Amino acid sequence: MRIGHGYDVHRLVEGRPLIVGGVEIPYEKGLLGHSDADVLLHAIADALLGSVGLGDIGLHFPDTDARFKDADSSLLLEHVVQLLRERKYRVGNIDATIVAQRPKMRPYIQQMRDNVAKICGVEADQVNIKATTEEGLGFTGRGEAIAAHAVCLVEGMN
Ligand SMILES: Nc1ccn([C@@H]2O[C@H](COP(=O)(O)O)[C@@H](O)[C@H]2O)c(=O)n1
Ligand SMILES: C[C@@]1(CO)OP(=O)(O)OP(=O)(O)OC[C@H]1O
Repeated sequence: MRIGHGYDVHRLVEGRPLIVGGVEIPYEKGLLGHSDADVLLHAIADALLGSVGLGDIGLHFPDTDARFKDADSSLLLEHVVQLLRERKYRVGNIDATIVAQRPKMRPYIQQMRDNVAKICGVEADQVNIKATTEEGLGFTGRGEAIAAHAVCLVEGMN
């Protein structure tokens, strides 16, 4: 069994869709990035890569590579899960926190869990997703960005 940790931040800007955990959330701003900037899936991908000592998503999907321009982060996470499988590891559980002053994530959390579970090939109860504000403090509190933290356990398949 191994443990991994991931953290990501993307800036909120006008004129971009807001996609978090594979769910498009109606909001006046969206996350800026080379890909679809799905901050939650990026943090989860980094946690999984970290758990097996495979670096981070920037290493596997460089933001200088046109193939990843506006990429669907679900596909990036799918690729990461495949890398784990090739090394004979499967996801045990994932716990993640979205840090956002606004919008309210709660209505979309179950859909995010279902999406992540499906991509990782596990049950929804192996994926927990939470949201918190930072009480108006800092860059998330000012609504300038959304951050996400994730931890995971992966299990060896013998
Ligand atoms: N963007 C967010 C932030 C929070 N929530 C939910 O509200 C609860 C209270 O948040 P606090 O930051 O005041 O602790 C939190 O536990 C979440 O359930 C949310 O849905 N979306
Ligand atoms: C996913 C990638 C690749 O499109 O781009 P971004 O969407 O900018 O995301 P980030 O979390 O900054 O780092 C990984 C990148 O290489």
